[in-house]
Amino acid sequence: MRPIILASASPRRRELLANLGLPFEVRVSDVDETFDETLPVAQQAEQLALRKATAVAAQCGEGLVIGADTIVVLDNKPLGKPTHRQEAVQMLQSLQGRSHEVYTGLAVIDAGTGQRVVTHQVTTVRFKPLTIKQIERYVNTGEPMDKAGAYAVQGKAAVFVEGIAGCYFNVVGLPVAKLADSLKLFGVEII
Ligand SMILES: Cc1cn([C@H]2C[C@H](O)[C@@H](COP(=O)(O)OP(=O)(O)OP(=O)(O)O)O2)c(=O)[nH]c1=O
Repeated sequence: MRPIILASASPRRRELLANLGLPFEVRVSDVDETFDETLPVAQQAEQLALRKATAVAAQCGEGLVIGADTIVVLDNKPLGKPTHRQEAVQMLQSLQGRSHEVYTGLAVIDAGTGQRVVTHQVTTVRFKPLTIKQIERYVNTGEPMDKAGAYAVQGKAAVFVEGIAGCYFNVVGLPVAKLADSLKLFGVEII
């Protein structure tokens, strides 16, 4: 069987993939994460996922390489990872009391043949109204800083979530059911 390689530094993605019980290794490459903002967000997420998977596949002789990229979108505008505390506060202020979308692009490449599958998934997340005090206390936990949209649904921000439409795991960073469908196209069955 071809080795499975996760092209991601994200501990969340590693944990979600490990839950599936398949053996895999992690390889990270330093790709440029800037994207063409004129493209629809779904395409931006797919392109970045593909860039991450392609960079790692280029270093491997064989194996199925998985890349992913998560973008939080409010009013059609992408919110990246906050670069400082105040930006995290602003992002959470803009997200509270309403719904936003989380896009995760997913790419699987067979490093041996170059065959690839690129797709994405969208989940809608609705936040409760939050006070500035709650937002500041949350930002003080440090949790928002390496997360798209300045929150972690799998962490303390779980208490902000009024509802979710779509795949929860997609919000955390890996659309697991979609990944299983993609791996199946390469002959890998999880269940
Ligand atoms: C919205 C949201 C994002 N995130 C995380 C998932 C991703 O790790 C991160 C989005 O950044 P990404 O650029 O998608 O991923 P990454 O830089 O962490 O890892 P890599 O590029 O090496 O694969 O935000 C959560 O953990 N929980 C959430 O609820």
